[in-house]
Amino acid sequence: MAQYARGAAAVAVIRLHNPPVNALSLTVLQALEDGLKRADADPSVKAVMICGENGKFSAGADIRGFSSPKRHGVPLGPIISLIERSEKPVVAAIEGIALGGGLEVALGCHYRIAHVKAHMGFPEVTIGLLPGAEGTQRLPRLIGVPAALDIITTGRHIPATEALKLGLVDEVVEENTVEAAIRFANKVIGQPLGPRRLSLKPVPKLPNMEAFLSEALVKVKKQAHGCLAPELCFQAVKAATEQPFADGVRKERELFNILLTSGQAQALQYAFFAEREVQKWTTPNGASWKSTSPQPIRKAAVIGLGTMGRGIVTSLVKANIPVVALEQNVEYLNMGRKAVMLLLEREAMKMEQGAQTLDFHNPARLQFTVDFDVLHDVDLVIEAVFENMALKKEIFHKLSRICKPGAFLCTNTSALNIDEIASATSRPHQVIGTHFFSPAHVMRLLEIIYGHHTSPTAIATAVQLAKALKKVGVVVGNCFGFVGNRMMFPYVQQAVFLVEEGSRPEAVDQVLEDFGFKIGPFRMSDLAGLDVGWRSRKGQGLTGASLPPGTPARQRHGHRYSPLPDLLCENSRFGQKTGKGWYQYEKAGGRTAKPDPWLHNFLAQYRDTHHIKTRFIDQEEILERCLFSLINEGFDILAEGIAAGPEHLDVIYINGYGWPKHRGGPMFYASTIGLPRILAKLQKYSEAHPDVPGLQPSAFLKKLVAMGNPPLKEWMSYQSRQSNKL
Ligand SMILES: CC(C)(COP(=O)(O)OP(=O)(O)OC[C@H]1O[C@@H](n2cnc3c(N)ncnc32)[C@H](O)[C@@H]1OP(=O)(O)O)[C@@H](O)C(=O)NCCC(=O)NCCSC(=O)C[C@@H](O)CCCCCCCCCCCCC(=O)O
Repeated sequence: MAQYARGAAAVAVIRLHNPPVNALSLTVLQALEDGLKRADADPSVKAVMICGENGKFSAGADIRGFSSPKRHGVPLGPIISLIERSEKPVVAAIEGIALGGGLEVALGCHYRIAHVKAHMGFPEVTIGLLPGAEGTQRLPRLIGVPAALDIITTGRHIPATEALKLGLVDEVVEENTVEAAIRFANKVIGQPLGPRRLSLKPVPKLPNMEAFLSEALVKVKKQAHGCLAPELCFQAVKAATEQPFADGVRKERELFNILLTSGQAQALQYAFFAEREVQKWTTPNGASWKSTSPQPIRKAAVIGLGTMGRGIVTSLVKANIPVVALEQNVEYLNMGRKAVMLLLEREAMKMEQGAQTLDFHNPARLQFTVDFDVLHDVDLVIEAVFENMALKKEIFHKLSRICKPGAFLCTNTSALNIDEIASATSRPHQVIGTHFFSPAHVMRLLEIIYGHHTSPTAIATAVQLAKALKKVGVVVGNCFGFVGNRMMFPYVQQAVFLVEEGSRPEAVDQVLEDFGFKIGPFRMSDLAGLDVGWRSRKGQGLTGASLPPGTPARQRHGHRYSPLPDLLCENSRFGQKTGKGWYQYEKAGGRTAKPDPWLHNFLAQYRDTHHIKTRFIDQEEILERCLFSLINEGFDILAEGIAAGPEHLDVIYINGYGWPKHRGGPMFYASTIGLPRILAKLQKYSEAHPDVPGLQPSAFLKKLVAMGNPPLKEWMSYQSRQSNKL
């Protein structure tokens, strides 16, 4: 709702009220309209002030309403016109946030006063929409086309200070914004309102508007990666430059409806809520966010200053958590220190542009050491050394002796068994996996892995840490590869098998990049380094010296195996770092992947040696074998209770593995394709490749199909508790 009251003197106050973020539901909109009409009809009211309850203006339209059948004909645009047409000055008092429809309401007002800590923006593009209540037509009239295009096509939130510079708000205050806005409203009573009505203003001209717009379109398309909304946002703003306000509004509505009914908007809105849903973690034994409080982290330590450790230290410093960074010897420590300082300097520069500072030269905030004893008073340690079980166990044994009793011990591992690491300590309940993604100061995902003995408090603390680091923490159970990498194995395996059978790395990558992945599996392997997987396979006895003599080249444990990645490593082709991998690069460390005739020749010889008849593989087969095997593994993970729901898998894939967000994550994608179709295709491919377990349909997938292909929200109600291994 919206509460109507009388402020000081002649000002009517309309307060938007819909906790927690004052989303504009139908009820709120109706109350807003009623408040405006009441103020208009009352001759003693000379001005109106609109604000939001609880220090927040509004987060915009109620996103849940977009999937409601009542969504059409919701009169937000007309209500904003009503505000603008008012003969009494209307002032917006912006505290906290004014986003989407919330900002559109503020743009309908004649004046905008913002608190210095407020943020504004049009995030509609991030949920597959565009500002659909005349925002694409008013904003360029107020702040010009370049700034409006930037804000509308990126969805970025801008701070009040930037909004003031752009002319988006009239005043920024540090005091009580509502009181300031009422004082302001009293001052402007009687002043002409014509120049304050944005719909009447012309869009500021640019000397080279046409050239500017065509360049902007190229940029927008490049950054969209197949997502529709940015380009349609662009089209709506372009309409403002070409047509009168009313026609521009009509165009905006037409484009809004295209987006609203596109599957992409549904996928992106699903992703928005999925990200919030996973914060409400639960475990199969009944522990949950509701009943568990996190412990405060006043000081942390990071062990190992390789690529991951450096990023983790940077993240902690940025989150204002004092850190001790530890290396095994002075030489490695100095190398690590130099690299961390470089990262922090770059981050400080970026933050300065947003008028923020980063304090990292103070030893109380960041200390480097080779002495484990320095860790005696930290609240949490993140070990980020090499993926080697013996080494990790040795470190955890040491930490268990040195760290204070309440300290949490986290391991940054992408696959290793948390329980085995915990067994090296006297406090397994305080041991937890924190799988960061590289670069750790940039990537949003943190996979949080609880072991058999991990306490709910340790989980809650790790989730809280993720939040402090501005990451999305997803709580999952302990199994080889956890969720993300476990689903990745069959995907990458299929990619390699397809190349064995006749495809090429560049063909496979192209299909997956066209689907929307930022980077295909072969480019990704080259970037990560082929030696990483090689070392892991050697450790598992799949290749190298520990492989029993007489093992068939293309078979392991009775299943199909491709030695191709091992052979590339034996030829010193480790990917970008050596200038050669699945592609060739301009030099060692180069980044431009080019198809490599050497590799094509090598593949032809390999197929000859192993009597593989090269066949043409079409795009459909490439896409389906890679994606459906990944999704299939996802169903096994759900059946085993390793993740609490499909949303968890989707959030992991969107934030850690470059899955295109506008397709909603792999499990959401599966629900849009239809489970019967996925099952049928997996059956077809597994018949053709009976020695590939990843293609054999998951029992849980089969069960869901047998239950009539229920909607994703209901899947977990069909998971039988017996299959839960935790
Ligand atoms: C606002 C945030 C920055 C806050 O972040 P924070 O980290 O503090 O908190 P959370 O993200 O955890 O959010 C808390 C809580 O609030 C829920 N929530 C947040 N925003 C919305 C929202 N806009 N609608 C519904 N619910 C919202 C969130 O889910 C959390 O709850 P939960 O239970 O899940 O824990 C951050 O939340 C954020 O960025 N929000 C999204 C902001 C956004 O994208 N805004 C744009 C919305 S689209 C829009 O405004 C379109 C307009 O251009 C106009 C379109 C014209 C058509 C008008 C149609 C009106 C439709 C009304 C239909 C109503 C039907 C009915 O009433 O029956």
